Amino acid sequence: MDKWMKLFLLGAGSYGNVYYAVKFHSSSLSAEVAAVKCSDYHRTNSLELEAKILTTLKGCPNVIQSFESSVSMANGIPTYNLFLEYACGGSLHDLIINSKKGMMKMSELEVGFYAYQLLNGIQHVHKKGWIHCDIKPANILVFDNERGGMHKLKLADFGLSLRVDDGMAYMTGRPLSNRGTLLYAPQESLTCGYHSKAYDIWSIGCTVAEMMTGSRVWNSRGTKEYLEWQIMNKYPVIPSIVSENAKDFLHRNSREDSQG
Ligand SMILES: Nc1ncnc2c1ncn2[C@@H]1O[C@H](COP(=O)(O)OP(=O)(O)OP(=O)(O)O)[C@@H](O)[C@H]1O
Repeated sequence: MDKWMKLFLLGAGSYGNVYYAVKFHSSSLSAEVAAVKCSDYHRTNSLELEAKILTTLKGCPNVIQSFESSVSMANGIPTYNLFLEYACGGSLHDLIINSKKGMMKMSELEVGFYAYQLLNGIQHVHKKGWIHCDIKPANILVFDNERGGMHKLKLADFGLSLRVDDGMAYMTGRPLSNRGTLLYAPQESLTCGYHSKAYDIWSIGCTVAEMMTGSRVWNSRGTKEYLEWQIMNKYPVIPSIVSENAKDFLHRNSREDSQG
């Protein structure tokens, strides 16, 4: 019986699907749960890279942990499986939407606790020589209530991450060649394809502002070209409703020399 069983679909990514899985232990009558990222064998590149990166990131409480990978057969097609700890609270994107629905904006205390966890996670990632390149609420997973109704957050989805040595950056030299999601990408990644640790700090700033206000920092209702123009030519508006400390945090995150 000690075998993983995929029970239901949690979602889909560009590489394949994510399932909720359980493994029953016949000897102890206990069960383990996991989220399994699966991909057809001919599309495994990004998942195998993610597995490799997660192996180097073990041990940080604010980075998703992987515990094994395997190849199984599904309808005669080999499938690559990456087993991750299961986030029972969904993503930070869900948490922001639910706070908005309940008309209960997150308190600054709560946002501060989450911001601390994101910075702790990214500091670990940067120390290990990686830039995440796609931090956004949908790529931050939510775990059980920690204290006072607040959650534990973990950085996830390292499929676009880049390896960079200390003080170095990855540069395409081409405009509009940023790696991650446009809404969370800094100006320099659009103007000349420059990706450094500051990329992730900017994305965390956008994420923290979104937690505070319930809205994204950019107006995303126009065309993609309009969004690109905004990012390259404007600074996000720092919300006036937040405390001076919070404003200071957001200003520091948007400085071009900010590092993890
Ligand atoms: N460890 C996990 N625990 C619970 N749910 C997860 C876990 N990992 C991913 N999911 C959920 O599975 C879905 C797909 O996640 P994933 O991050 O792989 O893809 P994506 O970010 O939507 O796409 P892409 O990776 O192509 O950008 C999302 O809804 C995500 O919240």
